[in-house]
Amino acid sequence: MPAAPRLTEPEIALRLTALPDWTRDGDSIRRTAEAADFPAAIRVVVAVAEQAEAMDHHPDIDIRWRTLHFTLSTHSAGGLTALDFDLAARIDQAVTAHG
Ligand SMILES: C[C@H](O)[C@H](O)[C@H]1CNC2=NC(N)=NC(=O)C2=N1
Repeated sequence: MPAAPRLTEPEIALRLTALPDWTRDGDSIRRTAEAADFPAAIRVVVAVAEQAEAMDHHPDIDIRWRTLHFTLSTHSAGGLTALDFDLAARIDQAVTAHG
């Protein structure tokens, strides 16, 4: 699969407006999600893992009891690509469905 191109600053700003739970952090975007309890947090992580494998695009995930921190960046591109925003939307869906 060819590498996804890095997005321009206007493209990043536009895509962020559609993802209100996500914030820019340099070459990455991140969000925090609080699940109902620890098992629910793990269910979110499992759902995200399935999506990430299907996309062959993987988040950094920090698990603290029922609080999850997701950080997305396209390492091969050295910055943000459409893949990060597509995965962010899928993470939002997983949080809504399982959190
Ligand atoms: C070979 C495989 O496609 C690459 O290693 C993929 C896997 N998952 C990835 N995930 C992320 N976030 N960035 C990458 O550059 C990346 N590369």
